[in-house]
Amino acid sequence: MSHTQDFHDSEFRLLTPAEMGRADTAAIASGIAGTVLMENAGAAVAQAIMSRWPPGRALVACGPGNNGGDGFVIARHLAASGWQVDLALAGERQALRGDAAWHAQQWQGDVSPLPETVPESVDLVVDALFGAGLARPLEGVVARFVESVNAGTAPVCAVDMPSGIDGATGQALGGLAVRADLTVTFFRKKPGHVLLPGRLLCGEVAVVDIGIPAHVLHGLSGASDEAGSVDPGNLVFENDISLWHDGYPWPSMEGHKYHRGHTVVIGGAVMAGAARLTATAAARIGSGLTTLLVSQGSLPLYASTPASIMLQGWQDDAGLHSQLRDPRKSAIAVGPGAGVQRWLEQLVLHVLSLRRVTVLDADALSVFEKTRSAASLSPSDLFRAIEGPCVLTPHEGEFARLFPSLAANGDKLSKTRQAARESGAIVLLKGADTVIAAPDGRAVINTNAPPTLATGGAGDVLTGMIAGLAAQGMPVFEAACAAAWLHGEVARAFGPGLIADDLPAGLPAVLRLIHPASGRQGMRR
Ligand SMILES: NC(=O)C1=CN([C@@H]2O[C@H](COP(=O)(O)OP(=O)(O)OC[C@H]3O[C@@H](n4cnc5c(N)ncnc54)[C@H](OP(=O)(O)O)[C@@H]3O)[C@@H](O)[C@H]2O)[C@H](O)CC1
Ligand SMILES: [K+]
Repeated sequence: MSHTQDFHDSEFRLLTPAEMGRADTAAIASGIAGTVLMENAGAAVAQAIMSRWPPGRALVACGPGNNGGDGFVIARHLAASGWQVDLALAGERQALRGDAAWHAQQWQGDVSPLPETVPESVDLVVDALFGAGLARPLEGVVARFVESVNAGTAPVCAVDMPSGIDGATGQALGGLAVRADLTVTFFRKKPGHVLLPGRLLCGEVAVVDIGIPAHVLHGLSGASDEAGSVDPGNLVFENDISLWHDGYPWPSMEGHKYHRGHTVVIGGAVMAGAARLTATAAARIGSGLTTLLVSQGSLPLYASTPASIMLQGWQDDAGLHSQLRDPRKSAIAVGPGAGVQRWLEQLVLHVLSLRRVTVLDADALSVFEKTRSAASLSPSDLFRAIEGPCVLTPHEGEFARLFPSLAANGDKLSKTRQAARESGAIVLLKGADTVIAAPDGRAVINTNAPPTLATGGAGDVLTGMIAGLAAQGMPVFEAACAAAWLHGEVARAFGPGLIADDLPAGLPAVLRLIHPASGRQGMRR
């Protein structure tokens, strides 16, 4: 994504509710009336409903704003197609404003007050209570209605966003939000559709075109300088092959193993399996050479390292430093299985001083925890040493140790972006909704990770995949995005029973599917 200009109108770009509002306004300024946008939105939701459920009795719950306005349009289209429609309004009809008021006038049916419980006979609930304008936790009758919806058996279609979910963060304000089977949103997904718990509460997400022209995206965020190149800041994407496919380091006929980089994985004297997984993953993803560097005394622990991986021991720091000095060793991964001890702090600072691609994971992160013994270094010592291409791959616990002030508050997207700005590194905060953020503000949210990835060693493999790609010259942000996506895709392809050792072995099959020779534009979901 080095040319974010090309990605401004990517279909995988995510818009915050505020940016969506600006897109709305820009569309209206370009001559599309707001009432037409609302008509298009409601008609598209009704269409999505009718393609999934047979006509029956629908309860359309409308809120006091434009989300509710969409509900009036949906009710009219469903009624016109033979559905029995009850429309319930949270608020007063005469309090409706603008486009919502206009579309409420087109509705010929009754308008009832929002009930506290969903009647038994309802076949489908349409949640048009709140969308982009949610400003606080659900309360009162609305809260009780939503609890009844969630406790009921009727399927639910949410309009734009399940009510209660903050579109910018995916958080359920006050812990209560609609659990939908289908969410139909407009123009582009929002972070709330891909971050947890929002993604889980959306059910299936359908993105529909309501007539907003793609060119409005160029004015939405990320200031453009006079040259027209776009500031990459604030651009957020759902991870997809299209974001990094062009720069993927496929082997070329004229290349040889040195062209394909050299990944060094520094192993510890404790859990040899972790570093072995990291090294195997780096080799599998295409690093031309992979070296596993361990202390002389712990060599026997690594006896079962695959033959294609060079295993080397070091006697002392001087020996280790001289092993690292060769500039052809293009990427260095430290942390998996290293053990949280003083030598690791100094080793990490030395590796960073080489300004090679550096991936720091696990113990290489925890060793800088502020609250460790007084003699230990602090996160700011680590961040000061980050001057070259560096990726930090914490899970939530390691993140909290490195960024204690950020971990406590803020949503996953904001805190990961802030951590990238503070550390100067690419930060990949792991989870079912892994967020990858760059210091310049770009961010990607990965959504293909299955729950089977919650298994020991999966993180070690991801570290090796990032280092292995970056060793081949892929820019570290794109390498982290590609590795996160491939990591999830391999796990999805493998299915239940996955252990970390299956991940490197599963890479070839997935790489075959996305290889340019496969003639496919990647694996469209
Ligand atoms: N291009 C598009 O995206 C289109 C979007 N449309 C739809 O418009 C909504 C956004 O509409 P908006 O009116 O801005 O906001 P909502 O309808 O989500 O909320 C309405 C008001 O409700 C109040 N509010 C917020 N939170 C709560 C709460 N927890 N309890 C009670 N009331 C709440 C708030 O007003 P206040 O003054 O009370 O704060 C909101 O303003 C978007 O989601 C789409 O569905 C267009 O219709 C089509 C194009
Ligand atoms: K809604």
